[in-house]
Amino acid sequence: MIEVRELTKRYGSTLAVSGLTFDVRPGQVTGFLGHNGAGKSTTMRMILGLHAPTSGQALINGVRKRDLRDPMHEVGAMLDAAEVQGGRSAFAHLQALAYAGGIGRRRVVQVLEEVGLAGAARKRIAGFSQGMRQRLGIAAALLGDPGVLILDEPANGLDPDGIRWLRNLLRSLASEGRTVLLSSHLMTEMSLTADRLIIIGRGRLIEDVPTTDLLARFQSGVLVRSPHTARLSAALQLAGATVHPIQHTETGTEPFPDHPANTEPNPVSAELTAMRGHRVPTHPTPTGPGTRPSRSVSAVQNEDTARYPNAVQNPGPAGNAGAVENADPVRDAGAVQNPSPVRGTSVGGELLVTGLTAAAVGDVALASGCAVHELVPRRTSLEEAFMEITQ
Ligand SMILES: Nc1ncnc2c1ncn2[C@@H]1O[C@H](COP(=O)(O)OP(=O)(O)OP(=O)(O)O)[C@@H](O)[C@H]1O
Repeated sequence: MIEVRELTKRYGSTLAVSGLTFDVRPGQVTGFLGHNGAGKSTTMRMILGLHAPTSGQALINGVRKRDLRDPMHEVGAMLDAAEVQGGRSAFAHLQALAYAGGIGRRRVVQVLEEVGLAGAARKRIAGFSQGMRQRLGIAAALLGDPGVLILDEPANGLDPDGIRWLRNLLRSLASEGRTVLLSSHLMTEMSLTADRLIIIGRGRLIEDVPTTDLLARFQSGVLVRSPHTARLSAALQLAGATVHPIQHTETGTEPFPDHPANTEPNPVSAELTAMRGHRVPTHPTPTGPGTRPSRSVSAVQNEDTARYPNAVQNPGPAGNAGAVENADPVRDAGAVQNPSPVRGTSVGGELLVTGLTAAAVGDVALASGCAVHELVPRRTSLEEAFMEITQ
């Protein structure tokens, strides 16, 4: 267990850490996130007794690091994997650390195997890749079989296999009841590895939250691909959703709010006008800072009236509510009215829909007779959530 209480560190005029309070609990992997210079390393150094706090305190298992009775068995750390003597072999390096901590040679062999360096044990560290140095740093942290692990950017320089290995190692160490604190800039990896996140900005605590809760808070809607985006977009808005057509860019996809599908009069507006009397079952998604609130159907109706004045003033046969209530959505489907130019080929566009669940989007598509080629709940990445929180 790590307890950080009102921890503050000043370097001259720089306030690196300011009144930071959080716990790092056993049995979990806790991710420590923050932009460059946010104060993560300074905090870790203070927890490890390497830098003295200006005020406040950091405790490991209830005491300051320097007061631990058997520090190597209680806490293991890796702060900078480059801080090793290149002239030594991996084995000699770990052996020297083990000797200082009263740890036997057998454990050195064990940790070398655990981190995948057994084959390179006798090689000089100077010839190690960055990934191998990281593994060596992790081996050193594990040497005393400690109950608390503190790792600063342990995934740096690891290849994808190495990153997966590290994730499994950290998760298994936590499942044994150990306390694991790690910092990383690899957000996807952090979201897969960490049970809990502590996010800081300019030395202050921004979030201390379970990873799943944070991601759920920023859940960002449903991606739907359809050959009838204009009609589907309007139907979804009538059902209370907020809809952004997606444009594909060289770097990926992004919402494109000014796309004509959202601004041009809809050719099937009369049909949509009629749908106002045809309630579509909806399952609103939870709202939060990462989601737009659902608009009420009546609000959308008013907006739609403004957007499609002709449809309201001169309703066609389909504009009669009774006619639509009796309408067969499949018979009247746009797929039939506007068949795709190539059968079996996916045409049309994509919409990012917020304010409705994927099930509700599917129901709306069915009721409005719009074919759907793909329907995917879109989860906000940790990176997106992090950027929004720390802006
Ligand atoms: N020894 C030091 N002397 C003076 N200023 C320092 C010292 N160590 C850190 N700082 C400053 O304290 C602030 C926090 O730095 P720190 O290294 O803790 O951030 P970080 O979150 O670990 O950043 P990064 O992700 O880049 O490693 C920065 O403004 C940094 O320049």
